[in-house]
Amino acid sequence: MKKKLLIVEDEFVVANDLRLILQKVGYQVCGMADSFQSALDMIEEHQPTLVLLDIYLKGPKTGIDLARILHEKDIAFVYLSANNNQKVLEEAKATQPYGFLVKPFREKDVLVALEIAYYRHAHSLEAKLRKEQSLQVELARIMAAKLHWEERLLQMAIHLQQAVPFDYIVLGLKKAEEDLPRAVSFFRTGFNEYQSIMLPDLKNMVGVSAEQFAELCHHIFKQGPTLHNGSDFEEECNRMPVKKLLSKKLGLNSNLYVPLTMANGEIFFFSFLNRREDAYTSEHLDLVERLQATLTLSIGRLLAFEEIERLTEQLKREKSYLQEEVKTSSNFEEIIGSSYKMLRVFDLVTQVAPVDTSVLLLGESGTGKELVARAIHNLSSRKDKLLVKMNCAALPANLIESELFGHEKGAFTGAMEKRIGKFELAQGGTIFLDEIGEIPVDLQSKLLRVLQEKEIERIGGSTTIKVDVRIIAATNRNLEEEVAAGKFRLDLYYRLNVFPVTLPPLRERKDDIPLLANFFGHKFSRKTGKPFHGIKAEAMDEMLRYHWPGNIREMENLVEQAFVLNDGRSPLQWGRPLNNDRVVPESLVVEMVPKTLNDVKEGQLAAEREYILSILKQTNGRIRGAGGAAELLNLKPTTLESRMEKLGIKKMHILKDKETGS
Ligand SMILES: Nc1ncnc2c1ncn2[C@@H]1O[C@H](COP(=O)(O)OP(=O)(O)OP(=O)(O)O)[C@@H](O)[C@H]1O
Repeated sequence: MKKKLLIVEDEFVVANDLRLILQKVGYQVCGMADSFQSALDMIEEHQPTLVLLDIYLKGPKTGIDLARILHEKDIAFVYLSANNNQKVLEEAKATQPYGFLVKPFREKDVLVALEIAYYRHAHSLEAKLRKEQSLQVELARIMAAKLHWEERLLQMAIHLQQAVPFDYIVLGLKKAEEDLPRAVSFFRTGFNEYQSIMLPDLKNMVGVSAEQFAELCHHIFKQGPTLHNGSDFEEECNRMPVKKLLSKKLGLNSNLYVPLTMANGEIFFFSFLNRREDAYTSEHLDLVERLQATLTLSIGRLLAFEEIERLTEQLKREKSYLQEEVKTSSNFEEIIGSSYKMLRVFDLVTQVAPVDTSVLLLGESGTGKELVARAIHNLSSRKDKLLVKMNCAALPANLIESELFGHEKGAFTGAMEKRIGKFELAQGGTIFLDEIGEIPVDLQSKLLRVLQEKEIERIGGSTTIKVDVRIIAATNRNLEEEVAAGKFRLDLYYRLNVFPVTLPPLRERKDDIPLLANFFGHKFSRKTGKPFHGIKAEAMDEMLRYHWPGNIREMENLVEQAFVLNDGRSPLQWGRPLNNDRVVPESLVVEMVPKTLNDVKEGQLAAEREYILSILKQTNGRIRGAGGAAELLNLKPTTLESRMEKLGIKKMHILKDKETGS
């Protein structure tokens, strides 16, 4: 195929002379232009492979102006000039021509210069291509390597430096549902030396709030690729004050931003910034865009692996959680009760279950709050996702926080591995915050924020995670009293108390006692295979007279003990009398009908303390196990312990009181 040439020369005689020389040896001359504009038009129309270019042309623009465009378009060009002005020659040289012919020239010189120009052009193209290919291979290798996200981005930046020079680079991934990108930035401090600046540090450095920073990101991510040099860059900064602050701080004067859209719609972006005012050209932009195919493929694969790892981790956690939960799982049919008070509870539960409202379950210990929480979850559209339980009384404050929100590796001493919290585990499902009244005050504000913003931050993490979780909270305390005593935040109380459901104590629904007792008898029989022959009439009467301070949990325990001791041929009877004298005084049984703040009973706490101390003395301070104080009081040991802490009861008290015989 003939090589296509364009001659750009304002003197017709010279141009025509050249045309004849070239055509004679077989070149195809696609045109002769005498001005910048006509040359541009012909280039557009004929796409020549080489241009012979005079410096001075008709019109205001010169051949040097045209050379800059040819350079960007990757078209080889050779200057033709009679000019020997040093300044002009310097300027021409800066455009990186493929040759120089000084007028008047001989035919032989023209042909040799063209041969050399073609050879150099082909060679430089090949070199460029090879460089680009090796960059692509390197980037793919980095993406496939087992590296931390930050290290991976640093390696990418180091390799990109050769192709797109920068003093500062921000690169990372932006997911649609997250405000802030998963990005890292690197500041060049020496040859192959970079200081990484994470997003939180960046916020500190430029002194802008997280919201302002998110706003800047939001603005930038709406843009397509952009290239700003010098005054253009300044103007851009004037439009974005945060960018201006950052650029001033680091002395930056030009910017190339390229977003690459992944197959799933996420955006992988590069923002190269340079101290030089004219660092970036459209060639850089094209190069980064050409990397798209390689990058989208390898980043897509990397993200898929990460997602698989995350899901595997989640599955592992769910599996062990579910294994634990199997023992306690239940559905609506297992809630026994036909008393009007329980029917009222069922009505409320059926009403609230399908809507996503937060529910606050109130009621004495052992009245079935957890069972009802499960029923609400099972009757809701979230039933196929997890119901995750968190007992807020069972752990110290610092552990509750990490249990709820999770932590990053190294977030605190002992945080050896990253761990997701219960809120994340319950994603799409329900979280049951049992004994919410025990949650420490400083954590209450964090919890409130999560309920309001519907997003969490892992301890030691820098990004927020959106959570879609329904909240069911429960307490056997009077939260209004806690609010009055300054132990529970009023705003959190209002947030949780959207739909309160109060579970009646067993003594207020005596009609349900025979039903429940027989239900438990059959349940243990099914579990063990041992026959159940009902309950002795006297035993049943005793149950009906009994005050049931520990409610249904107490009844379940009682029936279980009797069932174990039973010979399997006769009805059940109790091993010990159900003694109302030993019943917890009214003061310990927290009144669950919501009270006004004025109703707080002064002497209640003192009486409760007195009573717990007397039981502890009986058990020699032993809380757990058979015959321990928790069993006698029909409380969970953890609940009793936290109650003791609240009431200021320590082991020493118990022993001292015993020694003095008081
Ligand atoms: N209506 C009911 N029908 C059948 N079993 C019940 C009923 N209510 C409670 N139970 C059983 O009683 C025991 C205690 O119930 P649950 O743990 O739900 O009470 P709770 O109010 O959450 O107690 P706490 O406040 O101490 O956590 C559980 O084993 C539960 O299965």
